[in-house]
Amino acid sequence: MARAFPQAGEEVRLPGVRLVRTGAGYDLLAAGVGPALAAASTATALTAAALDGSPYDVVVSAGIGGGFQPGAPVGSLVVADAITVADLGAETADGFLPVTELGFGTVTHRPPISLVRGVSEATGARPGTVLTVSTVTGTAARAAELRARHPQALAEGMEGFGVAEAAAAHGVPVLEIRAVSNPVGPRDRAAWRIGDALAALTEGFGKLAPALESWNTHDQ
Ligand SMILES: O=C(O)c1cccc(C(=O)CC[C@H]2O[C@@H](n3cnc4c(=O)[nH]cnc43)[C@H](O)[C@@H]2O)c1
Repeated sequence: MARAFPQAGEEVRLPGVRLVRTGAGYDLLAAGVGPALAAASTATALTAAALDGSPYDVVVSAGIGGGFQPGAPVGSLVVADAITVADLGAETADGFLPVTELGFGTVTHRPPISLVRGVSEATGARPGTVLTVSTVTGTAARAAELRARHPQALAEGMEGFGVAEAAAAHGVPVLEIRAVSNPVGPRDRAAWRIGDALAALTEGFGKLAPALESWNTHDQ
């Protein structure tokens, strides 16, 4: 992704976070793996910017992910119209209950739909729900369970909901983009195509800036 910003970047030192300020007006943050670290890293960057008097306009969570087949083939891009945490809740004898059905919390954040549409048109990313999981799906049974609970799901990753929670706490719009590196289903490391997915993500990022900038100017 950083390859999509060829201008030299300046490192900004923040506690526990590696942030690079590109010459193009975007900050790049390696947010770490999993929703908790991604939330903590994002919140650190958002808080530092707010205290500095220069809050962010938008947060983009990007990475590789699993794709639900046939909607999101390996190598394709997905942009989230819903960022949903799939495993935050309680297991019961009658099945999984999300925290919202227990009476508290949040399970979904919705990026601005005009931004999702603009990014989809600019990059070719397919719009759909992106699930956040703490455990990578590794069986057909779990994939089927997730699909039954989230029929609109196109992809799963491990960070989007954490990033979205931090962005929501700061009142900043959020976007999630996943490049599909593997199908969601039975674990098969030989089928992972991480290089292809990263290449697709870099190409998508090259087309993202104009979409973000035109949305900022016209659609907010
Ligand atoms: O070897 C495994 O089975 C395995 C277990 C846990 C994590 C991994 C990763 O390499 C994923 C880490 C990273 O990539 C994203 N990602 C990629 N594909 C998926 C997926 O099918 N489900 C969830 N996350 C995925 C994730 O966002 C992490 O950042 C491998």
